[in-house]
Amino acid sequence: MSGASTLQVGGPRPYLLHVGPGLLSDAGLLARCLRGRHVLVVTDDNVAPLHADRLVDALTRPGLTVARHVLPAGEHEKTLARFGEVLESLARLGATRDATVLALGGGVVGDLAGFAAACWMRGIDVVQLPTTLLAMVDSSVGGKTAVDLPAGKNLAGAFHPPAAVLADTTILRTLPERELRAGLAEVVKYGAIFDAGFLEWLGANAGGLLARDDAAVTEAVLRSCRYKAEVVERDPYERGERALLNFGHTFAHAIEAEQGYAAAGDGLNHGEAVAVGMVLAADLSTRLRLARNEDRDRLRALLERLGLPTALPAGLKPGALLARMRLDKKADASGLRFILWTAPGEARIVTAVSEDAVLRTLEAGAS
Ligand SMILES: NC(=O)c1ccc[n+]([C@@H]2O[C@H](COP(=O)([O-])OP(=O)(O)OC[C@H]3O[C@@H](n4cnc5c(N)ncnc54)[C@H](O)[C@@H]3O)[C@@H](O)[C@H]2O)c1
Ligand SMILES: O=C(O)C(=O)C[C@@H](O)[C@H](O)[C@H](O)COP(=O)(O)O
Ligand SMILES: [Zn+2]
Repeated sequence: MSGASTLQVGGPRPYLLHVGPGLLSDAGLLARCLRGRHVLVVTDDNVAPLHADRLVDALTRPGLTVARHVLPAGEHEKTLARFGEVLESLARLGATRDATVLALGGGVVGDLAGFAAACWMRGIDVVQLPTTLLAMVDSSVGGKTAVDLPAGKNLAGAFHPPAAVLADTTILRTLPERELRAGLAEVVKYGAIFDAGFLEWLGANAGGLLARDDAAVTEAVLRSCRYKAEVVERDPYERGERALLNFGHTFAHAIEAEQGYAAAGDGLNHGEAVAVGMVLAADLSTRLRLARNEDRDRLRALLERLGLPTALPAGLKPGALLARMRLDKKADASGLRFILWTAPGEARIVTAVSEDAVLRTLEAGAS
């Protein structure tokens, strides 16, 4: 394999992240990621016709049975029902405990297939093969797996770290423009919470990233994976600092659920909701005198430069969004917990956040 970089995510069960061109055709690397005789490739109906044959060809060898499970694409399909269908496919395959699920897709496929792997026979290997920028920089790393419920995002899930992650950067060539931008929202998140210098780098390289310049995109993926790997290694089960990765997500998840997970085709996707959510979280931070207005405005300007939305979509009711937030996974007996912004590159977890301040932020957020 040429031109690939490898990072390790440490912890109780360390694994490697490989990032580089052509990895999905690397039969040797793929073979090293497998243990038993059964492989289930879980993918979606946009990715399958573009990339699944190449992967299955590279996997083919005597004694290995490879089956495919193709999900309908979209956040609104990240459901318990679709999760159950993946388990049925594992049963039809006769998957034993040493079987491997290969999650070939964006974060929806990765989260759902990872959750199925976590549950089949109480846990089999999943190898994450991310095909979106968002999945490469975020969802394929760290072991959070889940499905959405009508009541809220990712409410049923498990921590199930992958056995390996293979991010084949050439696969991003077929990614729609809107999805590329969505991935950049999570990239901006790392700069916002961990590294002011990375925010500057993103501003300087916005054009190259949007033009899919290989060097710029690969650097963004590697730097993002390093930030995530470091925090996940220290706090794999989100007992503490890992929650910083949720910057913008309390608002984002409420928006996504309230929009019915974009089932009608007109809602924000996850990355877009995170962009709006980060601006709202920064604004809430200024109202609570933690962050400066100029910094919030610069964050908003960077997101807009990357073609991301920064205002609440019309028609969403602040009271309904606030009610959604009470079921956020960070909330506890003291009330709402938010990741608030203190300065570029710095954030903190704040408990018992005033609902009144959140409501005022939401009311101002539509403009
Ligand atoms: N587990 C985690 O830590 C974590 C982190 C961030 C996000 N997430 C989850 O990830 C999900 C969002 O992931 P996403 O943004 O990748 O969305 P997605 O999986 O819905 O993919 C976006 C769209 O791009 C298509 N697509 C994917 N790869 C393609 C390719 N190479 N070429 C052409 N089309 C392609 C998909 O079919 C889909 O239509 C959300 O459910 C979010 O909650 C999880
Ligand atoms: O890995 C994490 O931890 C994150 O919070 C990453 C987020 O970008 C991601 O959207 C995650 O799925 C949110 O997790 P949740 O626990 O709030 O459902
Ligand atoms: Zn996210």
